[in-house]
Formats: sequence, structure tokens, C-alpha cells
Amino acid sequence: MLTKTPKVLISDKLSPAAVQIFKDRGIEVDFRPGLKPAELREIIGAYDGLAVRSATKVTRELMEAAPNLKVVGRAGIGVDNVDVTSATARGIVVMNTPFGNAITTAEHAIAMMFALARQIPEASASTKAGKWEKNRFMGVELFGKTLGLIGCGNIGSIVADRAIGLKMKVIAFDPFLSEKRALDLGVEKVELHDLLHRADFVTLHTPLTEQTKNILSREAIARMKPGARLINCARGGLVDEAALYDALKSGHLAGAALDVFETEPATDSPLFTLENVVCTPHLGAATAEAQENVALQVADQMADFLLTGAVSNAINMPSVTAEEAPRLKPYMELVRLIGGMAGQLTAAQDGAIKAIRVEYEGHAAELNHRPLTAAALAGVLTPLMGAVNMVNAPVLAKQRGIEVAETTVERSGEYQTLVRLTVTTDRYEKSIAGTLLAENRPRLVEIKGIAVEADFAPHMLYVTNQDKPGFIGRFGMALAEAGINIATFHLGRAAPGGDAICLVGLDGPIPEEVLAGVRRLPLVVQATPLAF
Ligand SMILES: NC(=O)C1=CN([C@@H]2O[C@H](COP(=O)(O)OP(=O)(O)OC[C@H]3O[C@@H](n4cnc5c(N)ncnc54)[C@H](O)[C@@H]3O)[C@@H](O)[C@H]2O)C=CC1
Ligand SMILES: O=C(O)CCC(=O)C(=O)O
Repeated sequence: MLTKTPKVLISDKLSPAAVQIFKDRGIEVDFRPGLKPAELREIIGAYDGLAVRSATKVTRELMEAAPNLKVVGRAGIGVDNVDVTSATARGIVVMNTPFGNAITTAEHAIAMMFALARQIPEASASTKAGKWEKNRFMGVELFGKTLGLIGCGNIGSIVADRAIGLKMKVIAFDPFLSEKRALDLGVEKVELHDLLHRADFVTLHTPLTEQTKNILSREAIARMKPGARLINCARGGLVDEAALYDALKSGHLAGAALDVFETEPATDSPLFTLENVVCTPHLGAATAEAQENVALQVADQMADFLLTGAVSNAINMPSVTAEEAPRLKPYMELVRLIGGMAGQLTAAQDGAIKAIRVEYEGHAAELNHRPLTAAALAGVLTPLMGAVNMVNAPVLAKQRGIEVAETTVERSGEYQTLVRLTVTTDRYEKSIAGTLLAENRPRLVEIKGIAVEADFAPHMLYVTNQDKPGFIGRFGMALAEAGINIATFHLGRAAPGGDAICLVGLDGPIPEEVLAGVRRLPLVVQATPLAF
């Protein structure tokens, strides 16, 4: 959430509805579709948000030039034009609009199937050329034919529904499709080789990922039923275009309808020379309704995020609803503080973190924990690794083999609400707990199981000492002699004469030589400056 007016750039042709939403929500917006990559890199540094369709390539290089960028919004479904890994590493939220253009794209796939079955584009061109070639265009019926869906998610299932209405038999290959869902949709779940062997029409509806890339390889195309027809309204990289050309040219396949291509814009392709190929220029989502839907949705989602912290349809972070965002806000601050304290103490003692556990007690147990845990991780990791936020923290923790656990205890203990964070390193386990007081004021209540009640201050000094007479006087003198004012002073101990803690709020950072002096005092075990 920002304190200054956020600034958003729209770099692709989005419906003007998006511009209006941003303006209405009080966000500064620039609408500049068609910028060249170098031009975009030059200006992106000024923006908090970037809204795109598929033309803008949101690369690592672009994001490196965007220190203020917090969110990339994709007005559409596929995010293969966004380097999500780099965005996550830089703490940038990537959102899409998973439903707004699904019906439109499914309708396009059905339209392409009809176009293929009845050779409509060729017949139209011939008729307009005054040829009246009634005998040239002999089609096939869809009725009773088998349609094979590769990918049966949002779009695939709408295609299935429409195809069943056309009395086609629908079979689907999708490893994530449950038998129950398949039954509900009225489709038969099959393996890919079975689908290729049986389908008269094959239609692709998967995202382009490392797993799906080239899913219709030369071998897979060779296994398709002779005379089958292929429809691709998903992504070009799913199909081996050279192998498809050969299969169409040899007559193994009867036709293909392609909305998407390996390289776009596709202005030249051997496939364009074939009569039995129908092409559209990535028009799957191109209806007035779909474009209005995705533009409104992306602008609202981005505005919610920038103005309130609410997160919907993010690819790389847990959701936070608009209702939850204000309730979570004070807890975000609390976990940032206790996480930051744990991180600073860990950094000072130089231990490799093995595990981080976050416990939510009382009211805190009722909240949406995933974003809170992500914010707590960010708090811990920032002092160790630099700018970490709740987007990249879980990934960074995983990369470093840190085990992350959450627990909830619904009944309250001494405090109505409590969050306790425990960091386990090679050498120790250290926990810090905090609560929220009236007006959501964060309050530290426990360090290493020792009760210490303290407010957080921008500059603090954390000292552990032996609980013996003389420490407080010598410590106070050491600071006083250096002209350092103690703003707040809190003590806690495990047992009389045992380990003790002293937490001091200071008006400014403690100078190195004074810190060294404190560390040399008798009874002091360690002293760590903290900044929040
Ligand atoms: N031509 C166009 O203008 C448009 C194209 N699209 C493309 O359509 C794709 C699908 O969109 P939705 O259906 O909304 O996505 P979705 O996420 O709802 O469905 C994708 C389905 O693919 C399945 N899948 C994943 N890996 C698979 C694999 N290895 N083999 C088989 N199935 C696999 C998933 O389980 C999921 O059910 C998008 O990712 C996008 O690339 C989307 C909108 C417009
Ligand atoms: O924005 C567009 O026109 C393309 C839509 C698309 O490919 C998608 O939503 O994945």
C-alpha cells in the first residue's frame, strides 16, 4: 500500500474502460500502447504498476529498470509474456484475469472448428471472387464426431459444453482433471495417446509451460488419427509448426485452424501457403465483451492492490480480499516487526536458518495466515538478504532450504491475540511474540520464552546479561557518559539470577564505540542494535 499517489502505465491496447477505472480510483495513469522495448525501459522507472495484454514482453531487463514497480497486471489469461520468476525474485506481484475472456476464447475455438469443417474462409474468398465453386467445398459434419481436448480447465470445459450441445463425443487429456469433474462435464478422461488415436478434431487449451511446450511434437502429430483436424487457440509453442506443415501437406491431417503462432506477430509462415489451414491473428480474446471484462477486472485488481493491499488472482502470492486487507494490515505490521527483530538477531549471531515457525493464537488464529506468514518471512529475511517482501520471501526461503511451518491455536492465552515467531538455526532456537493492543498498537510481549512488555521504537538496543546486581547501574552510566538518552527501558528474566534480557528504546542509532563499550561491561553476554 502506498502513501503517495500510485502511477500506472498501460503499455498495450486495453479498453479505455481501464483508464477510466484507474482515474476514478485516484490513480495516475498513462496509456501508451505500442512503445518499443527500449522506450518502455526508459520510462518504466516512474511507475508502480504496469498493465499489459500479450504484446508487451515483461522481461527481467525491463523489471531491472523498474525499481518502483510493485504489480504487473495481465488483462487476459496467459502470462507467458511475463517473466514471473524474475518478477517474484524482485518482489513484484503478477496478476491475471482468469475468467474474463474464457467464453470468448472458447467460442473462437468452436468457430474455428466450424470454419475447418466447412472450409468457410476459402469458400467465402472463392465466392467473393465470383467463382461459385459449389463442388469444390465438400465439408464434414460435426455431429457424432469425437472432439479431443488437450487441457480441460476454464476454456476447455466451456468448449466441451458447447461441443456436447453440437452432439459431439468429447474426450479430454488433462492430468489435473478429476474423474468427478470429467463426469460432471460429460467428458471422458483419457490419456494423450488415446486422444490422438481417437479424435476427429483435436483442440488445445493448456497454458504454455515447460511441461506443455511442444506437446504436439512431430511424434504426437504422427500418432493423430488420419484425416483429423487440429485447432489451436491456446499458444503457438504447444505445436511443432514444421511437423504440422508436413502432416497437412502429406494429407495425414485434413486441416488446421490456428489463432496462435510460435512467433507473433506471425506475418510469414509456410503454413499460410496451405489451403487447408485457417488462420486468425491471435483473436481468441478479441470481442468487445471480453476486452471490456478483462480491462475492468485488471484495473480494479491493480487499484485494489496499490491502494489497499488487497490481492486477487495473483500468480505469485496468496490472495487477500478487500474485506481482509484492512483487518490484516495491523498484523502485517506486527509480523514485520517481530520478523525483523528475529532477522536482526539472527544476522548478528551469524547462524544459518533451518526453520521458521509462525504460531497464531486467539483472534490471530482466525485470520488468513498465508499472507501474514509471507510478511513474517520477509521480516526475518530482509536483514539477512536485503530487500525482501511478501512476494519473494516464500521463494527465497524455499531456495535456502528453510522449512516454514504455521500453527494456530484458537483459544486465547494471556493475550486475546498473539503471533509468535520461532527461528531455528544451526546453533539455537529463538522465539519472539507480539500482540496488538488498543487501536492496533503492536506490542512485543515475549523473547525466548521470557515475558518482556515493550513498544517497538525505530532504534533499540537488545542486551542479554546475567541477572546479577550492578548491571543496570553500569549500563545506564555507559549510555549516559556517551550522551545517549534512554527513551524506554524494559527488563525480563527467565528466573532470579539466571538469563536476563534488557530492551532499550533510543532516540537514534547507537554509535559503534558506545556499543563496543556496552559489550565490554561485566555481566553483558551480548548486545545487538535493532532498527525498525
Ligand atoms: N487465443 C487467445 O486469445 C487466448 C488464449 N488463451 C490461452 O488458453 C490457455 C488456457 O486458458 P484457461 O483454460 O483459462 O486456463 P486454465 O488454467 O483454466 O486451464 C488450463 C488447463 O490445462 C491443464 N494442463 C496443464 N498442464 C497440462 C498438460 N501437461 N497436459 C494437459 N493439460 C494440462 C490444466 O490442468 C488446466 O486444467 C491460457 O493459458 C492461454 O495461454 C487464453 C485466453 C485467450
Ligand atoms: O490479449 C489478447 O488479445 C490475448 C489474450 C490471451 O492470449 C490470453 O488471455 O491468454
